[in-house]
Amino acid sequence: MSDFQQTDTGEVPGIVVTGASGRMGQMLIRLILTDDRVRLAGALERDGHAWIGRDIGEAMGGQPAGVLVSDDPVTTIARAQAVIDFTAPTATAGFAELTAQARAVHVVGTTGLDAEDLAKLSAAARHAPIIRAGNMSLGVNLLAGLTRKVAAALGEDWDIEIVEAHHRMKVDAPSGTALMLGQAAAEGRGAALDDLRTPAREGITGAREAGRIGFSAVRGGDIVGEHDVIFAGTGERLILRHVATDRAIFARGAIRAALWGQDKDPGEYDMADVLGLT
Ligand SMILES: NC(=O)C1=CN([C@@H]2O[C@H](COP(=O)(O)OP(=O)(O)OC[C@H]3O[C@@H](n4cnc5c(N)ncnc54)[C@H](OP(=O)(O)O)[C@@H]3O)[C@@H](O)[C@H]2O)C=CC1
Ligand SMILES: O=C(O)C1=N[C@H](C(=O)O)C[C@H](O)C1
Repeated sequence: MSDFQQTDTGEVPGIVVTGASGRMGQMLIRLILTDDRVRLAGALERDGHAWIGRDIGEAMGGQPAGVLVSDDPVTTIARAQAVIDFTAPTATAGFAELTAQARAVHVVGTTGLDAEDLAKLSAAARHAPIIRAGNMSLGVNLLAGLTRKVAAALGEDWDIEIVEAHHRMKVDAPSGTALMLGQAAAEGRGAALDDLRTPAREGITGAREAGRIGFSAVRGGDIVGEHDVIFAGTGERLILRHVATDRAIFARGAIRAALWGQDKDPGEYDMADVLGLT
C-alpha cells in the first residue's frame, strides 16, 4: 500500500488541510495519511487550481487517498475538527472565520500576517481555539526560550542581530521565526519588539544604536530554514542557531497542535503552550 493511502477513518479528529498542493500542504497530507491519531477530512485549494476535483493522493503522485481536492472551504471546513493552514495571510484570515463557525481548532502556520489579519484571528478566537506560531518545530520553540534568557542576562552593550536564510520561493521577510526570536529577545530586555526593531540596513545608516534588535534575510536555493541569534559583545560573540533540514518538523508540530487543541477553550495559543514550555 502507498504511503498516501488513508489507513483509518475511525473516531479520530478529522483534519482539513488548506493550500493542499503547497510545500507544507503536501508534507502535512503525507504525514496525516500515515498517522493513526488523525484522519484527513478534506484538502482545499483555491478556485481554478488544476488539482480541484482530483483525489489528493493521486494528485501528489501516489495511490488514491479517498479525499477529493475541493475549492469549497465553507462545506469542507464545516466537517473538520481541526484545520491546518499554511497558506497566505489573506487566505488565513478568511479560513479563521470559517473554522471558528465550525467550532474547530485552527492551526495557523502562515507567516507575514499584518495587524488587520491578526485582528481577524483574534475575533475568530473568541469562538474556537487558534494555535499560531511562526515556527512549529520543537527546536525553534526551545531556541526562543534560550534567546529570552540570554537577552535578559546580557546588557545593552551586547548587540542583538537576527539572521535568517530561506529558499528562493519564500515571499515574506523577515521570516515568522525571526520575528518570534526577536520578540523573545525583546521580552528578555523587558521591551516590545516594535520599539527595538531595526529592519534590514542599506546605504549610509550611521553607527548602530545601542539596544536595537537588527534583522537580515538571505534567500536562495532550497534552504528549508536557518536562524541565528547573534549576541555581539566587545571581544566576544555568542551565537544561538537553529537549522531546519526537513519540513516534516513543522508538519509534525502542526499535527501535535491540532490534537492538543481538541479539548481547549476558545482563545489564542502558541506552540510554547502546546509543548508545555510556558
Ligand atoms: N509556522 C511554521 O512552522 C511554518 C510556516 N510556513 C509558512 O507557511 C506558508 C506556506 O508556505 P509554503 O507551503 O512553503 O508555501 P507554498 O507557496 O508552497 O504553498 C502555499 C499554498 O497556499 C495556497 N494559497 C496561497 N494563497 C491562497 C489563497 N489566497 N487562497 C487559498 N490558498 C492559497 C497556495 O496555492 P497556489 O499554489 O494556488 O498559490 C499553495 O497551495 C508561508 O507563510 C510560510 O512562511 C512554512 C513552513 C513552516
Ligand atoms: O516559508 C518557509 O519555508 C518557512 N517559514 C517559516 C518562517 O517564516 O519562519 C518557518 C520556517 O522557517 C520555514
